Amino acid sequence: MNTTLILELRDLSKSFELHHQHGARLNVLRGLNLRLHAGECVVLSGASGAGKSTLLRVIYANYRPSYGTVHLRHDGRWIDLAKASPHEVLEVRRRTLGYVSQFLRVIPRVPTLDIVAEPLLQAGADVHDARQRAGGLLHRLNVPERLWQLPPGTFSGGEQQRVNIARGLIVPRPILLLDEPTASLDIGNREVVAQLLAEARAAGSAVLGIFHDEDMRDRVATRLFPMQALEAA
Ligand SMILES: Nc1ncnc2c1ncn2[C@@H]1O[C@H](COP(=O)(O)OP(=O)(O)OP(=O)(O)O)[C@@H](O)[C@H]1O
Repeated sequence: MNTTLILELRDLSKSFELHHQHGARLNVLRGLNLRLHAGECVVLSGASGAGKSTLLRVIYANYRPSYGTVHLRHDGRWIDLAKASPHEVLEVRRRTLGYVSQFLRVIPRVPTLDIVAEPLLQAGADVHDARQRAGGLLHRLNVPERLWQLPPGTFSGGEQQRVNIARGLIVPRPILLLDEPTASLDIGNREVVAQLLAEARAAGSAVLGIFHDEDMRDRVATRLFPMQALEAA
């Protein structure tokens, strides 16, 4: 395995202030350390409420950590996302850090093919190449071609999830965060996703994800990272 360090979390803590409970604080992450290398797939494990999704959101800079650092390698230099400006965060997301959640954020009236192609266009590809790659991914994920020109608002949960995965994987990024991207998929499509992740890893990406399905977890994980819920402060 490639041993290039690509993401390093040090002494990371996150608590939420509960405004409806007189400002009480809920500690979700405390003193967490994690190193992620190119080519590995680390799966977060632990009971519901252990803070797995919160951790991914802190790394993706949706939440600012209460303490600690989120260093990642971007364009050959190290950046601490905990301190990065909004502009730097957007740059990092565009080329270095991908995030696939369970749900597709549907953009009204935009056809599926363009929704999937959009991140590649933003990364500088031309329209023809971006649409071709989008079609290739949709095809592999068994989204029928008759749906490609329709907006995905009326698609089934599993179809929307496959569109979301195609959109999330179309730009080859060094770090991929996955929050249960396969929750509504059947076995055949889970296997396609497992293969796509293996290809991304072989090309040097590092994957950090949540997979509740044990078979999927065993299929994709190179290592588990166990997490435990903390008591409320
Ligand atoms: N924005 C927020 N404000 C307040 N509390 C939050 C917020 N986000 C998450 N929490 C709390 O943090 C704790 C951890 O939630 P999180 O979703 O990270 O857990 P999880 O391990 O991903 O759970 P699951 O496996 O059920 O998805 C929960 O108690 C949740 O209520």
